[in-house]
Amino acid sequence: MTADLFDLPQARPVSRAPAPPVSLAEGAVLLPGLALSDAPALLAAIHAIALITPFSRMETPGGRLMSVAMTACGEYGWCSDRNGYRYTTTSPLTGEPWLPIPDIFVTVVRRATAAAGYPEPPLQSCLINRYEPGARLSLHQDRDEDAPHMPIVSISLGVAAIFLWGGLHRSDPVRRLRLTHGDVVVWGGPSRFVFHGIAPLARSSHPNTGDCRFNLTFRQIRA
Ligand SMILES: O=C(O)CCC(=O)C(=O)O
Ligand SMILES: [Fe+2]
Repeated sequence: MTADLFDLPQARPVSRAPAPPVSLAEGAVLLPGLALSDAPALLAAIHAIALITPFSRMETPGGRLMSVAMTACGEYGWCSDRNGYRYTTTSPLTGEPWLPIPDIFVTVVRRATAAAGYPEPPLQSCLINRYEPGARLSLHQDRDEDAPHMPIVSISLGVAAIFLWGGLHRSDPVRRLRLTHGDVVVWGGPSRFVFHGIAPLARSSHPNTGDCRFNLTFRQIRA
């Protein structure tokens, strides 16, 4: 059973010693705990968005139901159905434009982009992923965007997950990195099209999210 965010105790900041950045490859860095102090506000904003633009499990072009539930905010939201993957300016569920990206998201994305050494934050689209136990994202490249010069910023919240970090070819060796509450990964430049994914989420519990993991990914869609 997945607890609703409503049922959980008010999220409180969790203290953890800041850890130094971990370089993953040229242009890619893990920033441990960079979003930790803002995690309660990020989760509250996710909850507020989901009340208006609910999470849904979308169909792949091949007709399978994705295990990850998604919603979005920003100018563009990512969608998948029988016709393929694409970005839309309205939610297919509500027919309404996606909600604007909340200020607290913008603050954290700016901090992350600067810490990773990129001049500009990607802020046209925020995909919001919700993983329940067993949910996964198989190895893929993010290539539905028309702004290859802009990095991707990814924020992890709640239950820890194993991030699969490969190379530019699907057959390249894959590293397994543990992403915990408040961790941020930025990848761009020569790493923009690195294959990555999330291993099936282990059954576990986090004080602020129950048995779920949330992930925010920020992207520029049009050059
Ligand atoms: O959940 C994550 O950490 C990765 C998400 C991702 O790769 C994607 O949404 O394209
Ligand atoms: Fe991705």
